[in-house]
Amino acid sequence: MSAPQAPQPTVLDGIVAGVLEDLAVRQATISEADLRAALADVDPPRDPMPHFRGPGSSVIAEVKRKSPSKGELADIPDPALLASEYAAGGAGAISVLTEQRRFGGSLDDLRAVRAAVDVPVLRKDFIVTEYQLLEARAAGADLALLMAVSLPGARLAQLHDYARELGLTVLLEVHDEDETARAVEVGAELIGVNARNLKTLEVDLDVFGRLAPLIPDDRVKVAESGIFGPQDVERFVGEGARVVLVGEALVRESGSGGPREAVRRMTGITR
Ligand SMILES: O=P(O)(O)OC[C@@H](O)[C@@H](O)c1c[nH]c2ccccc12
Repeated sequence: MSAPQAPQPTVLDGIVAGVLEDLAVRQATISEADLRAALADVDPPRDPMPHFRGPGSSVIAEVKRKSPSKGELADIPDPALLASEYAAGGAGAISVLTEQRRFGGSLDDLRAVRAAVDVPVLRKDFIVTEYQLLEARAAGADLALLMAVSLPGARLAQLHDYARELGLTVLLEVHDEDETARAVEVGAELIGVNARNLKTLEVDLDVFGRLAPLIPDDRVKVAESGIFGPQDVERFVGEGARVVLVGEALVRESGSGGPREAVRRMTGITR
């Protein structure tokens, strides 16, 4: 008889393992008390919800250099400049990937972007500890991503509540029915459905339409990943999205008008 097989580690497991190693290094250098002290000097959080609840669709435009699924996407020597173009195009918020190993980002990118724009800024990372939320706010983040898949049981509510105490708006990301129910249950105001399965990296644009009806209409529904043009935005808005989160299509944009016009084309679409 063969022994039961241990489950294969997923792509996500690999990413989180690297994130935890890097986190341990930072924690050995900067104490939680230091971060708490830094909160006193940081700009107060900006609230993205009025814009997201306003008329027409909003875009969260992402600063993303590379990804495990696509490899190198764009150089982005000046993230603040790119974010300024996004904001000028009408982005409701800017997402900054701060994960270093697989996405090529950093908290320095986030600080630079936050100083350059007037719109709220999201820390997009693999957040599994309170320390990372403190770090996010101390660096100026207004929103933080939490992923239901990475936060089993009571951890989801614990981190969600802690983020709110810090004044952060949580973008709570889900990928299936069970995660959606958990997100609704913890009271998340902003729920993102990721079309990309982070365990396999496969994109399925039908996931939003399947999960959106399970999210009450008093929450703001966000469609994430695999959005390349206004026709994709139209589709998701038709299925109940108020906000779309776009990375690759915008960082690759080099046509006339660049990222600014690309954001503009995707903004304000109504049902
Ligand atoms: O580049 P895209 O396909 O437009 O996707 C953006 C965003 O949805 C994606 O970067 C993302 C969504 N959830 C995440 C969680 C971790 C890292 C990255 C992500």
